Amino acid sequence: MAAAVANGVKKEQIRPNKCAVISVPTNPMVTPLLTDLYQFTMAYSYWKAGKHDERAVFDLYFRKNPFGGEYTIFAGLEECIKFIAHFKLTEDEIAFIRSSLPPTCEGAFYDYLRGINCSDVEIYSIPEGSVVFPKVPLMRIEGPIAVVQLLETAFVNLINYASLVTTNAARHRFVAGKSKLLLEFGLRRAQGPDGGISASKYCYMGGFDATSNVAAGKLFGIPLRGTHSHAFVSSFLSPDEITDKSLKHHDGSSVCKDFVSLVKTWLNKLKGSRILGGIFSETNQSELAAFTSYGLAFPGSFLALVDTYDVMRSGVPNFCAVALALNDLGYRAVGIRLDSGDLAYQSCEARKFFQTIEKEFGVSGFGKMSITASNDLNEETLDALNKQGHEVDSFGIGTHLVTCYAQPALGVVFKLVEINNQPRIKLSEDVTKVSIPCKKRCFRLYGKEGYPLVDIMAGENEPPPKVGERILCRHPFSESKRAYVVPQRVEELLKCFWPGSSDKKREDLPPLKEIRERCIKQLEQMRPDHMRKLNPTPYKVSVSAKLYDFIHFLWLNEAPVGELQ
Ligand SMILES: Nc1ncnc2c1ncn2[C@@H]1O[C@H](COP(=O)(O)OP(=O)(O)OP(=O)(O)O)[C@@H](O)[C@H]1O
Ligand SMILES: O=P(O)(O)OC[C@H]1O[C@H](OP(=O)(O)OP(=O)(O)O)[C@H](O)[C@@H]1O
Ligand SMILES: O=C(O)c1cccnc1
Ligand SMILES: [Mg+2]
Repeated sequence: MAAAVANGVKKEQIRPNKCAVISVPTNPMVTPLLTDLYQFTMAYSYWKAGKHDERAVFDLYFRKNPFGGEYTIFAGLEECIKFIAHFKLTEDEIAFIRSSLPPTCEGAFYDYLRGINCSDVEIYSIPEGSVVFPKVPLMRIEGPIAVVQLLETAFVNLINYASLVTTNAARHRFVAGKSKLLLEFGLRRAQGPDGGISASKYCYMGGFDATSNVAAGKLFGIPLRGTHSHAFVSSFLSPDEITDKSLKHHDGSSVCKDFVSLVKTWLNKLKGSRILGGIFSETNQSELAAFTSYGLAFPGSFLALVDTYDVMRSGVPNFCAVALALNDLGYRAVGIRLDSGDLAYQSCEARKFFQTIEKEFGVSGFGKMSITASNDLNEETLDALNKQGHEVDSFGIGTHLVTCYAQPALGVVFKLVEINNQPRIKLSEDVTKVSIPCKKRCFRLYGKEGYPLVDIMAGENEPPPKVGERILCRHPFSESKRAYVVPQRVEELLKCFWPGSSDKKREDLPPLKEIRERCIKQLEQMRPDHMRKLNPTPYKVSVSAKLYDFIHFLWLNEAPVGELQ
């Protein structure tokens, strides 16, 4: 490898330091081979043409916000940085590439592949967890064209689902409201193990509170939560099965020798109550046994799934009997989970039952018992529940959340915008697909009320927008759409996350919890009309006057003139 010198320091000396704090990608399948074949055929062709070291700038962006909304959350950056920090083809991988390309490809190309890494690549990116908009580069990747081209597919893959599912989570949080506990239950329904692990990470980033996914809890430190299943309930036949019936008082002062009888006593008291006795008579004994067992196993965090047989005639009274018995021993039960039927109605009925117990038996706080709902929930059902009125405190959401059922992909792209300092453009019949040329800087301009007003892209050598100074913001493609803005605050969006051989300081990769906080804060800062579900107002994305003129000059220059006959 050439001992290139940057600012008097050998690159080989810089790289290990930079890498030292950056761990390997979460998924070991993220290797230089996680790409499309054409990246290697192009790399060969660049190399053969002697072009491979030409300095290229690519923008990674998306064209349209997902889920019919007007915002997206950017996620996946950390995994991209981990990928490039360790980007190095192994001998085994090189041998496989050799066997996959035609035998006419020259052997020296494989020596070239052996030498490449990302020490000469520069990455500027919007911080992970930011609210972002179409057309604005999320990442700007600069480096030798052959190397950057080899990064394309993995980068797009790492950003696409991450940003999509983070946005999906944020949208679910928006409908559910700040005060609700949101649990991600998607692992079993996710698209494979990587889908499941990624979903847990990014749903947490997007504002969920916890996951049921144990591996994700370990990998990322996400809080773990869970209840139990119908199988657990129906696996019991009767309370006679329970052999160890003893339970120590919470303060350790005494032992209740027969917790099963204590539960039965409470169930009879409930049956005897004037109001509650009218709601149920005989409850299911298999369910009672299951709840009693679970209470014995987890007296300090008892939560029961109450819809296996009949919510109000069996599940809720059985739960309450166990919860009240636990209460006698100084424990506070957590609550119930509903997993079928009309979740709004049942949650209200259960709440009334809890409140009646609080009043009739003087058990303070019993009315506030937590109610979790699950079963095919999505933005629409959450919205319907809100409209009807419900008493749910916590939602467990799986399938619709993690599979991004409402929209399966974000459509992230990776486009060349400059080579050897020459701006490049990609034309299309569809104007939304025309790329915005040039190595650019991007800014978010904030207005008087503290809301972001517009994002503006400008050429890298243009003077940046200044607070208090009027600037013309132009729609990149529509001549008549333009606005003057006097920003009260200017935020530069693209920050250096991988300086390559430049002497720029590398931004730290923050812990997941901090990214989540950034995401929540950014969403709170948005003007509410951009966020609403029905007909949200599009956020303005613009270019400077100079960049506008240049785009259209280049467009005319590159587009062939037709001949009419
Ligand atoms: N009050 C409500 N308003 C609107 N949608 C609701 C309400 N309560 C539940 N839902 C939704 O209605 C659907 C009910 O689905 P489905 O008919 O498959 O469930 P179920 O028959 O109640 O339960 P399961 O088949 O799982 O035992 C779910 O998507 C659920 O989230
Ligand atoms: O509905 P989701 O949003 O995907 O949430 C996860 C679901 O997974 C569990 O049961 P599972 O669906 O495996 O069985 P069930 O439908 O028969 O309860 C749980 O009870 C939820 O219903
Ligand atoms: O803990 C739960 O209740 C749970 C976990 C995964 C899927 N459904 C439910
Ligand atoms: Mg289900």
